[in-house]
Formats: sequence, structure tokens, C-alpha cells
Amino acid sequence: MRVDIVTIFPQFFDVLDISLLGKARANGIVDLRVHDLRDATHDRHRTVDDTPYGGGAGMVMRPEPWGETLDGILGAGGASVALGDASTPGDASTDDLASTASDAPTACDASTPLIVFPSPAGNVFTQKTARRYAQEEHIVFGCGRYEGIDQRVFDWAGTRARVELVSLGDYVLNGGEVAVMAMIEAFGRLIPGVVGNPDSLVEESHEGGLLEYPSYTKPAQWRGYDVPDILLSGHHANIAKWRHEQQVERTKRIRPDLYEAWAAAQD
Ligand SMILES: OB(O)c1ccc2cc[nH]c2c1
Repeated sequence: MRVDIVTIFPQFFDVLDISLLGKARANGIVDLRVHDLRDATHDRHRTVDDTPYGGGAGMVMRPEPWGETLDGILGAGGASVALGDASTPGDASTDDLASTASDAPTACDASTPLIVFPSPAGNVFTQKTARRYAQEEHIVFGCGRYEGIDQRVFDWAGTRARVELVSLGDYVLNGGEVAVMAMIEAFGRLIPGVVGNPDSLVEESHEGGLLEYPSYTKPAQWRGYDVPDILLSGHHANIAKWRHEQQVERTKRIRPDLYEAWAAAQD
């Protein structure tokens, strides 16, 4: 899998050289490339922003450096695809339409690159999104800053690739870099070969629609707290039953929205 990141803070992603993703890069499982948007500027100050048309506070990211950088990643002709409507469904539990480019392509074959722009105006990133991204051959992440990126970048990019605007949640960051870091961690660990024991991915939160069960390790007693007896019983069927019951109870108590969706799917 190839991953490109476009940012004005390339050093932000140095951390991706360590831990699991660092090993995946060293093993050739993930080909990660970071691009400094300022390398596509041609003035002395390497300017990437300008004042907004129509007035308003803050600055907007200029389209030219984005176009030049994305040309370099996609190939100047780009992976031109059939234009389609913007009805790319999100992955969140709600089915509201994705806020993608107005002429987003409909081509969904994995050979057409996916460009993901973190945005507070995007669809919410979920584990379902992470699972989908882990199947992609090539994802380009575009990190906005300031008040955002000129809309025409999304419109133009949508004629060269599949484009998605994605948010981590209903809050606003100062730019896309933290969101990209979180998304790369979330889908990167799902890429075959990245996590040593894939069984460890099966019963974690949001797999199967439920939150994970509580975990315990030695010692059996700690500061007056005991490990539940069932976990010391060695009865694997009963342990599995107890763990599932814990998942259902936790999900119902902590995330009733997820519980309702899970319960409806059981019928
Ligand atoms: O909250 B976010 O995901 C986000 C993403 C991109 C930009 C660009 C400027 N502010 C941003 C916030």
C-alpha cells in the first residue's frame, strides 16, 4: 500500500518511522511518502496562503501549490476517471452524504487513488472507514491549515481521483495533520502483516459493533480489587460467554447509539 501525505509540516510525521508503522515501512508493506507543500511554491517566501475572496478572518490555502503537488503524486495527467455525483456515502452510522467534491468520480476500483482531506465539514471517520482504507492500494492525505483549502482543489482533484472529506469528530483542530496521524494508525494496524497477531484485532472495540470487554492480568488481587472469578476458571466457553455479556452491557451503558444499531442487526 502506498500512502502520500501533503502538509506544510512534514516533520510532524517523523513519528511514523517508529512503532508498528515504522516496521511496516521497513518491511515494504507500506510505502509512505511525505510531501512539503511549500516545495511547490515559487516565491521567496514560499507562500501557500492568501486572503479569502468575499472577506472574512484568516487566510485560505492557495490552489496552485496543491495542484502542482497532486500532479506530481498522481502523474500530471492524473488518473482521470468518469465523473459522478457527490453521493459518496459516509461510513458513520448515519447515512448523510459525504461532503466530497461536487463532481466526485464514481470509479471505485482500487486502482483509482483515494484522496482524503481531513475537514471539520467531512464525514466522521469510524472503524468501518478504517477497514475500508486498509483495503486501498493508494491513499493521498491532504492536510489543510489556516481557514482551509481553496474549494477548487477539491473540485479539480475529484476529476483525477476519488475524493473524501473526513472528520475525526464534531470538534475542530488547527489543521489536518493530527487527524491524518490518527487515521493512519487506525487503518495501518488493519493492513495484513502490520500487527503480529491478527487475532488481537478481532475482539476490540467497534469490531462487530460492540465495545470491548474489560481486560485483566496478574496479580489476581491488587489494592483490594480481585480479577473476576470466571476468568480464573479455565472454562473457555463460560469465559467467552461472560466476555460477550460484558461487551453488550458496556455498549448499552456507554454507547447506547452503538447498542441500538447492534441490537437491530441481531434481529
Ligand atoms: O478539525 B479538522 O479535522 C481540521 C482539518 C483541516 C483543517 C484546516 C484548518 N483547520 C482544520 C481542521
